[in-house]
Amino acid sequence: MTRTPVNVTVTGAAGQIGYALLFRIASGQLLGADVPVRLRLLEIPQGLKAAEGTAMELDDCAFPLLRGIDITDDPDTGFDGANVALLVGARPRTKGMERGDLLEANGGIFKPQGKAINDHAADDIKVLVVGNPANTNALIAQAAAPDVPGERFTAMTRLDHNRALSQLAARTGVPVSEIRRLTIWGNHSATQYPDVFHAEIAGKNAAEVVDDRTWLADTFIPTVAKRGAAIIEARGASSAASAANAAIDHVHTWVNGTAEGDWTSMGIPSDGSYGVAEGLISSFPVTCKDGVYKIVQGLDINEFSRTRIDASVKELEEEREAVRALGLI
Ligand SMILES: NC(=O)C1=CN([C@@H]2O[C@H](COP(=O)(O)OP(=O)(O)OC[C@H]3O[C@@H](n4cnc5c(N)ncnc54)[C@H](O)[C@@H]3O)[C@@H](O)[C@H]2O)C=CC1
Ligand SMILES: O=C([O-])CC(=O)C(=O)O
Repeated sequence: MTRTPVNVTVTGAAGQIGYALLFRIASGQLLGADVPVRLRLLEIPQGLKAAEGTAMELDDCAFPLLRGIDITDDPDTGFDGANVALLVGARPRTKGMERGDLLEANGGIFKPQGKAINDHAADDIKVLVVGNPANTNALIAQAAAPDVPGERFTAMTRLDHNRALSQLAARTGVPVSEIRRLTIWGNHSATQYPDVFHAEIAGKNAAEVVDDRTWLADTFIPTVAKRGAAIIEARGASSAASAANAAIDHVHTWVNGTAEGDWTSMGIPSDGSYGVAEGLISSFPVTCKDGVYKIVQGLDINEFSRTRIDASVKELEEEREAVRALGLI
C-alpha cells in the first residue's frame, strides 16, 4: 500500500538550522522510515535562491521517501495542506535592539504565519516553533489561528532537555540511555529550570545519585540554561545541528510516542497545572501517545524547584504582557 505523503513545512529553510534539518526530514527521521514526505520550504525573498540550492542537494540525495519540494515566499502557499509545520525562521536580535523591538519584529513574522496556518493548513496540523523567543512566538502564532486547536502550537525545549541529559550523564558516568524522566520547566531562555528531582539514573533517583545541591545550583542548571550562549561563544554561530536534532526528536516523539515509563519536555499551552498560568506556552514534563501529549501529573515540587519554576513562568508572563501591549495577541 502506498501511503499519502505527509506535508512538512519548514520556515527559515535556507538558514543554518534548516540546512541541518531538511535532509533528516527527507530521510525519514522526523516521522518514520515508512512515511513519505513532501517538503514546503518557506523563506523571505532574499532566502529563496539559497533554498533552491538546498532543494537541488535534496534531489541529489535521491531519498526514497521524498515525494516533492516546493519553495515559496508566500505563507499562504507555504502552509497550504501542511500536516507538520516547523517554524524556524525568526528575526535575530541585532545590535542596539531592545527586547520589545525583538518581540515586535517577530510578531511581524509569527502573526501572519499563524493566520496562514489557520486558513490553509490541514486539519491535523502540528506546529513546532523553534525561532526565538520560541515560547512567545508560539503564543503569537497560536493567537492568530483561532480555528486551530490551541494545543497544536508547541515550542522547542527539547534541545535543553537533551543538553540536561548529556550533562547529567557526564557527571554520573552513565550512558544517556540510562536516564529517564528528566524535565525542563518554563521558558527556552536563561531562566529555564532543568529538574532532576524526579529523574532516574539506572532506576535510582537522580538527585540522590548526584547528592550535591551545590553542583545542581551552581554548575548543572547554569550550564544547561546558558549552553546556547556558550555555543555561540565557541562556534561563532548559534547551535544549528543540535537544534535541528532536537526539532526532529520533538516531532518524532509527539507523533510516535514516548517510551513506556519515560517522559520528555515540550513547550505547550498551560492548562494551569503546577501553578503555571493558563495559556502560557511553558515547558512541562509530558508523555505522548497516538499523536497527543499529556502533562505528567502528581509530581511533588520541592522548594528548590518551586522558586525556579516560578521565576521562569514570571518571565513568560512578562513576555505575554509585552506582546499583548503591542497588540500581537
Ligand atoms: N528553541 C531552540 O532551542 C533554539 C532556537 N534557535 C533559534 O532558531 C532560529 C533560527 O536559527 P538559525 O537557523 O541558526 O538562523 P539563520 O539566521 O541561519 O536562519 C534563519 C532563516 O530564517 C529566514 N527567515 C527570516 N524571516 C523569515 C520569514 N518571515 N519567513 C521565512 N523565513 C524567514 C532567514 O532568511 C534565514 O534564512 C533563531 O531564532 C534561533 O535563535 C536556535 C537554536 C535553538
Ligand atoms: O540563543 C540562541 O540563539 C540559540 C538558542 O536558543 C540555543 O542554542 O538554545
